[in-house]
Parts: sequence; C-alpha cells; structure tokens
Amino acid sequence: MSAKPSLQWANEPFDLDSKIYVAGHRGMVGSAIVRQLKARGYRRIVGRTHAELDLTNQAAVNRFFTIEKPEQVYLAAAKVGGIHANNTYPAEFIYDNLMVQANVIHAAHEHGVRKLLFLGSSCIYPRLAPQPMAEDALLTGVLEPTNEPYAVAKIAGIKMCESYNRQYGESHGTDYRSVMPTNLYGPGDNYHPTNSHVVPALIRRFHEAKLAGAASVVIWGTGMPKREFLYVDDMAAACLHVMGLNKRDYQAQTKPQQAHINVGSGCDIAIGELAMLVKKTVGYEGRIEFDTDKPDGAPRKLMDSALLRKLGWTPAVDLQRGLEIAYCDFMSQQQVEATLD
Ligand SMILES: NC(=O)C1=CN([C@@H]2O[C@H](COP(=O)(O)OP(=O)(O)OC[C@H]3O[C@@H](n4cnc5c(N)ncnc54)[C@H](OP(=O)(O)O)[C@@H]3O)[C@@H](O)[C@H]2O)C=CC1
Ligand SMILES: C[C@H]1O[C@H](OP(=O)(O)OP(=O)(O)OC[C@H]2O[C@@H](n3cnc4c(=O)[nH]c(N)nc43)[C@H](O)[C@@H]2O)[C@@H](O)[C@@H](O)C1=O
Repeated sequence: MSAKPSLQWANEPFDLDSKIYVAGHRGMVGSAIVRQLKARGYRRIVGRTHAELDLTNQAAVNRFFTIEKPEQVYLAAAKVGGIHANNTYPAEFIYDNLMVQANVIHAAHEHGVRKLLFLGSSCIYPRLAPQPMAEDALLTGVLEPTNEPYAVAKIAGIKMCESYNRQYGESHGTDYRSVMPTNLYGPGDNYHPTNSHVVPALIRRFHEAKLAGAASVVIWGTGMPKREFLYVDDMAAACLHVMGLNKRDYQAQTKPQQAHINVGSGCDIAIGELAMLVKKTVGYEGRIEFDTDKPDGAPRKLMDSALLRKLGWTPAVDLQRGLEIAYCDFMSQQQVEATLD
C-alpha cells in the first residue's frame, strides 16, 4: 500500500487510496465522474446499480455504508428527466429524490464521511430570477411549475448539506458541498423520445426523421426559451475540482454556511437555434415545426458561474463539438441495441 501524503484533511481528495463511492455510477454524470477519477489515478472507486442497491431504502443504504466504509461520496444518483417527465411524474420526482439524498447524506454522516458532493440543478432558482442567476438567487422567488417538485427536493438536498456542515463541521470535520449543474448532455445520455432532455430528444428525432425521409421535425414549445448547455465531461471535471478545493479557499469565496456553487458554460441559446444546430449535426434536410401546445418551461436559465471560474475551473468543450460527440454516442448506442435485438 502506498504512503498517504502528509496534507491537511481538507486536501484528502488528492489521496489516491481514498475510497470513493459514486452514487449513480452508471448514469450520464456518474459514469463521467468515474472516468475522471480513474484518469486521475484514484484506485478505490465503488458503485452499485439501482437493481443492486435501491437508494430510497434507508436500511439498505446503511448496510452498504457499513460494509463499504467509503471516505468520500459523489451523490449523482437521482430521478432525472426532461420537462415532460418532470411534469408527468411529479410524485416520483419529489419522493425518489428526497429519499435518495436524505438516505445517502445521513448515512454518510453516520459513517464518518467528511467529504460529500451533492448534485443539484439550475431549476432550484426562481422561474424569473435575474439573469445570469447567481448562487444568492436561491429562495428569492416562485419556482418554475413544470419542475417544482424536483426543484424542491434539490433545494432540500442543498439545505441538508448546509445543515450538516453547520452542526458537525467543527466537531466532525463535515464538509458537504453542492454543485448546481446547468442542462447537461453527452455520452451516456438518456435518448428516450419523450422523457429525456431536449438535446438527446432532438438528436433522436432528427436522426429518425433523416432515416425515414420525413419532410419535417416537430420541436416542443415556441422555440423561444433559452437554455445553457454543458458537456458532461466538463461537468465531471467541475465535480472533482469542487471536491478537491481546499476548505479555506472554498469558504473564502462562498458565503458563510453556503454549500452550493453553480456550474455552467456561460453561454445560452434559444431552443429554435439549438434545433438548427442539431439538425446540421445530424445531417437532416427537412423543415422544423413548433408544437406550441407543449410547455416552454422557464423562459431563460443562464447561470452565473463566476464563482467557480474564480476558483479555477473552465469548461473545455463547446456546444458544436459536444453535439458531434453526443451524436456519435447516440449512433453507437443504436448499434449496441441493434446487436441485442
Ligand atoms: N442531465 C442533466 O441535464 C442534469 C442533471 N442534473 C443532476 O445530475 C445528477 C446526475 O444526473 P444524470 O447522470 O443526468 O442522470 P441519469 O438518469 O443518467 O443517472 C441517474 C443515476 O441514478 C441512479 N438512480 C436513480 N434512482 C435510484 C435509486 N432509487 N437507487 C439507486 N440508484 C438510483 C440510476 O441508476 P441505474 O442506472 O442503475 O438505474 C442512474 O445511474 C442528478 O442529480 C441530476 O439531478 C442536474 C442538472 C441537469
Ligand atoms: C435540466 C432541467 O431539465 C428540465 O427542464 P428544462 O430546462 O425545461 O429541460 P428540457 O431539456 O426538458 O427542455 C428544455 C426546452 O426544450 C424544449 N424542447 C423542445 N423540444 C423538446 C423535446 O423534444 N424534448 C424536451 N425534453 N424538450 C424539448 C422544452 O419545451 C423546453 O423549453 C427540468 O424539468 C429539470 O429536470 C432540470 O433540471
């Protein structure tokens, strides 16, 4: 076994022998976090699939922590979906997310985990928050109704991290942080035709229209809302960056007790323009139509990620390049599915 570096406890994430639990390690973000951890030489990464460990089951989560004894936790497991899924299954979105995060965060505390990273979402901010949305916009207004249950669960997750830091920071060294990702996309995304987010949904729809020779493709809503997109490997790099920040440096930049920090690309784009970009990436030549009976959701969700930039993180993959990689990923998933048929 290699010797542990003689760093202060706040730098423990750099101990490559530290045992790290990535909850949701097969999801889009969780698998990207695992790729980054492995690339940086971390040797002891543990994960469980949903079938192996249902994180809504408190007793099972406690058993897992007792057996595995992780030293750090990345909490990337959640009930996730786009505007239609959030609007159609609100009970599942609030129940599953509250249970998963309450069980994992509390079990982490009970089992002596000092470093935990919780993944929230940009939808925690009010529907009409001033743009770009800074961290202190939290709890200043009314939420977007299509995803309010999910947003309320995510706000509870942030407040759990802050509360455990407040109560146990001094006595136990508890240092739980939260990152608020903007809309993400990339390898490992969910390409479901209706329950997915806009980027994977449009990749599938334009691809299928190209194959079918369809004259037009329908985009939900007016095409006017603006969204900020971030490539998933940039998100994973941000997660490791935030986990690795020295506690003193982190707290010097954030407000007392504030545990959440925004992660965005800094650029947003109207959904109509995004549709044009995906159309070009896929090579579809027909028309685009808009179904205005479908919800638009929030008019704009651009995050102010200045804090994280100041702390040394910058994204590397722009939207055009990211969409090309995502389309290749979709094609390879299609090939795997065809092989399994
Ligand atoms: N995708 C996006 O655009 C955004 C995502 N986020 C947040 O990022 C995080 C990761 O999202 P993403 O990777 O996209 O989501 P995915 O749906 O790709 O992955 C979610 C993971 O959670 C696991 N999971 C869900 N429910 C349970 C459960 N009850 N027990 C055990 N495991 C469970 C799934 O396991 P299995 O695969 O085994 O079913 C899956 O691995 C989430 O917290 C999400 O809210 C935030 C903003 C935007
Ligand atoms: C990440 C974020 O994701 C969800 O919020 P959202 O930002 O509204 O995400 P979305 O990707 O589903 O939609 C973005 C925009 O795109 C439009 N749109 C057009 N055509 C399709 C389409 O075919 N599918 C989808 N999903 N949207 C479409 C759609 O009408 C909307 O205007 C949250 O519920 C919550 O989960 C959350 O945190």
